[in-house]
Amino acid sequence: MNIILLGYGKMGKIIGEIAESRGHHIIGKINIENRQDLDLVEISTVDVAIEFSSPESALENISWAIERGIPVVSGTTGWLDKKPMVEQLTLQYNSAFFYASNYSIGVNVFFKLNRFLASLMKDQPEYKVSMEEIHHTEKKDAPSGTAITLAEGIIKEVPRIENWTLSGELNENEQTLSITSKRIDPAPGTHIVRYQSDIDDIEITHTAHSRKGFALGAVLVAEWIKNKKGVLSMDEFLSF
Ligand SMILES: NC(=O)C1=CN([C@@H]2O[C@H](COP(=O)(O)OP(=O)(O)OC[C@H]3O[C@@H](n4cnc5c(N)ncnc54)[C@H](OP(=O)(O)O)[C@@H]3O)[C@@H](O)[C@H]2O)C=CC1
Ligand SMILES: O=C(O)C1=N[C@H](C(=O)O)C[C@H](O)C1
Repeated sequence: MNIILLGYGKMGKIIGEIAESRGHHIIGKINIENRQDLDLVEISTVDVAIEFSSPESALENISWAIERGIPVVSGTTGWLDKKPMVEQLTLQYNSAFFYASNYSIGVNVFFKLNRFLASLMKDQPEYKVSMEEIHHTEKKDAPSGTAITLAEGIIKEVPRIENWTLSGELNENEQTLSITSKRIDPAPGTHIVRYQSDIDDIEITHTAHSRKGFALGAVLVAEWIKNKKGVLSMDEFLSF
């Protein structure tokens, strides 16, 4: 399979290595300084674009691929207010777009565990719910996309929690789940969900030991999406 990498930073490099080790060809490694190379790409030779760039450039990169009918696997976080535009574009161009805030299989198990725990805690109002995420200091967005997905899962299950906020912001109250973001090198990504009461605490934690799990997940999705159309997610990809 021929893959173009839109964003060739920490994630793009590991994705490229894993893709090549699985027999794929990387036909483009696009960063800010060589973005003009996109004009030279022979579109018909590209099977999939994998996009891990920046919150500011995600929309432009993803749109470039979708408008050319190239299926896109996107992992960039911090731009999701614009995702409805991309979904509309995908349908308009009869293309394929896959988004996940986290491609690690372990985190996707953790997402399910989080929903299940939240469903058990929905009638236990004595527990205050909060979250902590820890990432490396180069991370541009806070809270992490993964933390937002976890928070959305809790909000769906627990009626007394109506929204989330970054710790320290003004609107903290009983209905608000507070997320603390810490930036400590070299943390690839740790997420802790806490339920705390006067009597006891319950915590679940996912700790990534490296970026390998995120990258492998993105390559597996790229292999899966090759001949698909539409707006797709982990719900369609995973069998659990
Ligand atoms: N969903 C998931 O599983 C995961 C998501 N992520 C997310 O992926 C994104 C990238 O992470 P990471 O690789 O660590 O970040 P890096 O900063 O290491 O890499 C980002 C790369 O994108 C490039 N870039 C920036 N703007 C453009 C542009 N306009 N066109 C093309 N390339 C551009 C940068 O280029 P240059 O070097 O020239 O500045 C840089 O090489 C982040 O949003 C992060 O949160 C990360 C891990 C897992
Ligand atoms: O920027 C990162 O590094 C990561 N970003 C994603 C996020 O925001 O959740 C996924 C992972 O936690 C690493």
